[in-house]
Amino acid sequence: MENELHRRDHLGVQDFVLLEDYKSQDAFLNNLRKRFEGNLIYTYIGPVLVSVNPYHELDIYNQKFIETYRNVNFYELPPHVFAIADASYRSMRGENHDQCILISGESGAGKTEASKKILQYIAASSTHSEDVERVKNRLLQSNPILEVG
Ligand SMILES: Nc1ncnc2c1ncn2[C@@H]1O[C@H](COP(=O)(O)OP(=O)(O)OP(=O)(O)O)[C@@H](O)[C@H]1O
Repeated sequence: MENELHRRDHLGVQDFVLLEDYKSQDAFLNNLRKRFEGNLIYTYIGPVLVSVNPYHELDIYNQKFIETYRNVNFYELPPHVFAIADASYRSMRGENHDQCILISGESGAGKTEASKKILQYIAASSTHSEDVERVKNRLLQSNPILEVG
């Protein structure tokens, strides 16, 4: 799966900091467009994830993807919202400290969907004690509230 992902993610650069002309807005937009046209909606700027709303379903949020991104270092796989969720989840467990993922963008950009993917990832990755199940169900049930937010 890892190799398949790397093969699939071959358009432009996966991290804007790798752009030769990294100060140019045109170069930034060209990279974003090139990747988007190949259904590669995610690109990093260092530890920040840039996401473009595809406005159609992509088969990149299934169980296989969740397992591939689990416990893998941020930069070892192509950019994905699961990588952000995983890094945050591991920091929370490792440091025993609350974590925050800031999602920003204009209306319709895909913020709610992104937060749902993060909840989906965390729910699938957490262990199965009674307490965890209870919190997990609460988190998943918060989706309708996010929708009206
Ligand atoms: N990753 C994605 N894959 C497929 N479709 C998406 C994705 N992200 C967003 N969309 C589509 O775009 C629509 C709008 O996205 P979303 O509701 O997440 O935007 P938003 O940024 O939360 O908007 P608002 O600020 O107005 O609440 C979704 O209903 C969905 O159809």
